[in-house]
Amino acid sequence: MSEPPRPAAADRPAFRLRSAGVDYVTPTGTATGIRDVTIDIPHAAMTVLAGPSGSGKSTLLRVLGLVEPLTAGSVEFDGTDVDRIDARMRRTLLRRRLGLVFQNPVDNLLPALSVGENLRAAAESAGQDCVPEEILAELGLDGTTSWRIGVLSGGQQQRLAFGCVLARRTDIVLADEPTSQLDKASAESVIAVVRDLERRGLTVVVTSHDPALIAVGSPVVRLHDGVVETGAQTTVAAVETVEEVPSDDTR
Ligand SMILES: Nc1ncnc2c1ncn2[C@@H]1O[C@H](COP(=O)(O)OP(=O)(O)OP(=O)(O)O)[C@@H](O)[C@H]1O
Repeated sequence: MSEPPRPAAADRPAFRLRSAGVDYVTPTGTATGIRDVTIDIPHAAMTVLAGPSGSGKSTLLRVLGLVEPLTAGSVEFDGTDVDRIDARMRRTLLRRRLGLVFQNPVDNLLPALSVGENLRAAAESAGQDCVPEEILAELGLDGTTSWRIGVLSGGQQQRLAFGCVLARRTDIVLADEPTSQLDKASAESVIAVVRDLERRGLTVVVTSHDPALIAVGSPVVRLHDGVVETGAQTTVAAVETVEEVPSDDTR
């Protein structure tokens, strides 16, 4: 399988957030999603966004997925201020650069299609082609090409969801609590697949409160009440100073 596209400059972060905030307006007032988040998220690494329920992990992941606008601060994607990315470019980036994996395995797949057809459909959606058997072998799902989605276990479905990202050949993978619905053994098999994506040089960002997944993340960004905790966490990419960097075009 050929490698996914590489970012133009691996020496700059995939995402650069400065004093980033998201507030939600609710009938009972304003709720904070994230607040004053200043971090760099590196390319070719597995960043884990960790924290208790309601700490802002999913909000932050949606910001990185270009689907949640900031209400304060700024976010750059590959050196370009996301505010300057128009709707057309956003769609292109979502199709070609960003692969999303949701918490619930079935939300990631088309149940009416077979395993192989899911991979082909994913590839086509990004203008790619793929050999399903090659991807399935890499996922430990050999021999399942013609299987229906419903006969796969939750862990197999979630591995296939990451396989769809491989089929699309995006270079960035954003996954929201990918092991939270799985038993321990299935979660381990999914973690192995996620680590393999990182070894291939993909940029992986996952939210999780699964200690097994957090243990293999670097950096780990710990959130609490929407704020990045500084100090105790492993190799947190929180940044102390904000330097001005000229933006250029995102591919
Ligand atoms: N669409 C929304 N409207 C209003 N408030 C929201 C919305 N989405 C998130 N929030 C609030 O923002 C805060 C952060 O939520 P978020 O879902 O990002 O946290 P989380 O760490 O991902 O939680 P969980 O692990 O339970 O998914 C919470 O207080 C939540 O209630």
